[in-house]
Amino acid sequence: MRELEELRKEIDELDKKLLDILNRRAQIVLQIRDWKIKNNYPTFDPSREKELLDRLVKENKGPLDKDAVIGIFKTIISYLRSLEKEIEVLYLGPEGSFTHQAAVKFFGEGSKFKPLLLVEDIFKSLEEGAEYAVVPIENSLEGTVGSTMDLLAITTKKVIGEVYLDVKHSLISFEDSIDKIRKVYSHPQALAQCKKWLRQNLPNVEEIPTSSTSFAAKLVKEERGSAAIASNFAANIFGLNILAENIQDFWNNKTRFLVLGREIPKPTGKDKTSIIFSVKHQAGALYRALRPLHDFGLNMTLIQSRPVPAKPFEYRFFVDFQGHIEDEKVSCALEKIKEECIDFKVLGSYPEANDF
Ligand SMILES: O=C(O)C(=O)C[C@]1(C(=O)O)C=C[C@@H](O)C=C1
Repeated sequence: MRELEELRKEIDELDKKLLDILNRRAQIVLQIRDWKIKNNYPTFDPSREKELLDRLVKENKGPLDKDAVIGIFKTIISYLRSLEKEIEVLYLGPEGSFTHQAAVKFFGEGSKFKPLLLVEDIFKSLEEGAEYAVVPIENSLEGTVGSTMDLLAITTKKVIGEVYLDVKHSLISFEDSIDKIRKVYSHPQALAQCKKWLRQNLPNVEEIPTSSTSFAAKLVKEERGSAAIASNFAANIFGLNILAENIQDFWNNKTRFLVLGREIPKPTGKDKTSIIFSVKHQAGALYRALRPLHDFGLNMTLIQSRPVPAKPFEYRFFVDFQGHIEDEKVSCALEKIKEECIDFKVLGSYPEANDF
């Protein structure tokens, strides 16, 4: 076996080469910046980033795994992207929330993030000029997020991406041992999702509901003898200890988030399209509106009705399906769908996330 000193020397040499390569990559990114300014092209190109990451995952020979390759390159791309222009991403806060985690997963650590406490405020800021935002849209246990859908119906911005996140809960605290915990703070949904674990491991603690899991994390930083149910991501942000991991009763708990921006990304060959429409109150109207998806062989991944405000018991429909508006099959299907609708809007076409 080789000695530590010798191995570290080799790492030092490789790091030097890596740094040199990264700076060469940065030089090219700066040239791309100049090209983009001249050609009025957006800095952030989610289709290109997806294509690049997918290719690297395919070419990877290990021992790094897929998540490591994606994580490392997302971070590199996001820091270099900020040399072109620093983009600001709004997310549903507070800091340390699952939406914050989803935003970092999509844009990479080198981006700038800003929390807002209401989905309404996020959409308002987008209309006032903010460029990007991440909002929750559906959870595998709780269903769709109505407030997000209602605001999507009226926004002028586009859906440019999607992110899936495993909702994994941890018990996190300033304390270093579970024996010292007398109070547990968290969002009522998280407390409910960890009921079995709490009953078995902390049967006599007081459970205190909070407005979010990340707010709970913030609170327990200041209070001895307390813990929060929140993510490891929140524990990192607030510098707390992780006393127990994966304490949720259900394993398959995932949340899907949408990324909003100004321009619909180019097709990647594996995309999704989101539309919203309403139909006449007539027998078969919804069937006729959806039939073109079947006729053109397009796979629907979500359908959800939402009440139309000010029109009691009238509904509009949110539909996601696989394909991009620039695909011929999709544009033909959309023309047919439109013919059957009172209102119709394309919310966006975007690279499909392939990690859920
Ligand atoms: O190819 C581009 O358009 C770039 O700006 C470069 C780059 C990258 O670092 O690879 C950075 C930002 C874009 O979102 C996509 C890719």
